[in-house]
Amino acid sequence: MPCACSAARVAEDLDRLVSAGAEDAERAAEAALRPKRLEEFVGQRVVREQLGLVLEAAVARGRAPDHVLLSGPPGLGKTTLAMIIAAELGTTVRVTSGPAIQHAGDLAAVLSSLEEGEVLFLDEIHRIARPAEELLYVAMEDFRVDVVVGKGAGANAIGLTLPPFTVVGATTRAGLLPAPLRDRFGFTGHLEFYDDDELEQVLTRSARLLGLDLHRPAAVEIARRSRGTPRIANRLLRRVRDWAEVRGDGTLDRAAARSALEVYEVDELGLDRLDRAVLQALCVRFGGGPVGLTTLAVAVGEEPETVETVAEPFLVREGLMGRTPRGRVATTRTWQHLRMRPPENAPTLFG
Ligand SMILES: Nc1ncnc2c1ncn2[C@@H]1O[C@H](COP(=O)(O)OP(=O)(O)OP(=O)(O)O)[C@@H](O)[C@H]1O
Ligand SMILES: [Mg+2]
Repeated sequence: MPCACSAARVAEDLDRLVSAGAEDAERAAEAALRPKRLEEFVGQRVVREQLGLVLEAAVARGRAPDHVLLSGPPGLGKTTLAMIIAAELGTTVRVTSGPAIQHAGDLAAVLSSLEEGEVLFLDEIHRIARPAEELLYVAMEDFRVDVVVGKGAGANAIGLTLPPFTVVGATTRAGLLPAPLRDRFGFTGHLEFYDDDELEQVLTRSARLLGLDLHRPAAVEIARRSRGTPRIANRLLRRVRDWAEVRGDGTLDRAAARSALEVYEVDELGLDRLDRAVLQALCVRFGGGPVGLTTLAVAVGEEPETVETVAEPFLVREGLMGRTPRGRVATTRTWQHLRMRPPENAPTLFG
């Protein structure tokens, strides 16, 4: 159940909810590095500026801003921004997620307990159950919710007026949101992968907070292999620190970064195990494609959704995979990266 508490506390709670299975220490480390205010948030210039305006205008008017939808691949800062929105508005945030809301009643309970001006963070909003979705439309547009009181024949639906509040929805799959839901967000921010300079800034900031003397060439090396993702940059920084403390003399220089990244099998492009498995399957099992997403996912033992939201956006951005109407295909760059020769009949695409 959601709770009203400080943004930092809630961020930690949320981490516990959304990254079940990860080590506690990793989660705590991630929460500690979350920027708390918009000015600390690195990169995403467009979203930062537009969102900044929405928030400033709302504060000046003394009213809750429009509902905000944040979309983009994992680890780019959606949850972080949701917490920042509440902090900038000087309000509390309640956290819940699509999978946690399976019945309309779950959502009605959350909505009817909201206080004026609060932020309701709905993570993985694309996974909210259909009946709850309808209730959400009405609540977002008319600030009204019908709650059922009593049971069986004596049950009664009572219309409750809600105080003004702001929904911040986050999704890795904006395309799955039904149009009526998407339309109820007054502002939509799409987070893009970060470039190497921005990741270097993320790393420098994190190193400062952790009290580490991260040499610039080491930051450059880690940034380059972080898959355009701050979460990965911070994780690799911790792994490099581990290596430097255990195998090295504690110095965080380029040599330490390279050695550590080699131990953790992070390649020159920062591809991880799943990325590499997808590319291998695409080229070795399917001769470079075209192959359907589901078939490709089965070949690497993952859910199609995971391949589509976690691996594919980065691979496509890097020109390592192409999407065609007939399926996913390898590019010239894919074959080069795997150090393989494409078969004679392999589809030729940009690369
Ligand atoms: N713009 C940024 N500047 C600095 N650090 C960032 C930024 N964006 C993200 N981070 C760091 O990356 C971590 C992951 O970000 P966050 O949890 O907000 O991602 P997310 O988009 O919610 O991911 P998911 O889709 O998996 O929920 C944060 O703990 C934070 O430390
Ligand atoms: Mg998140």
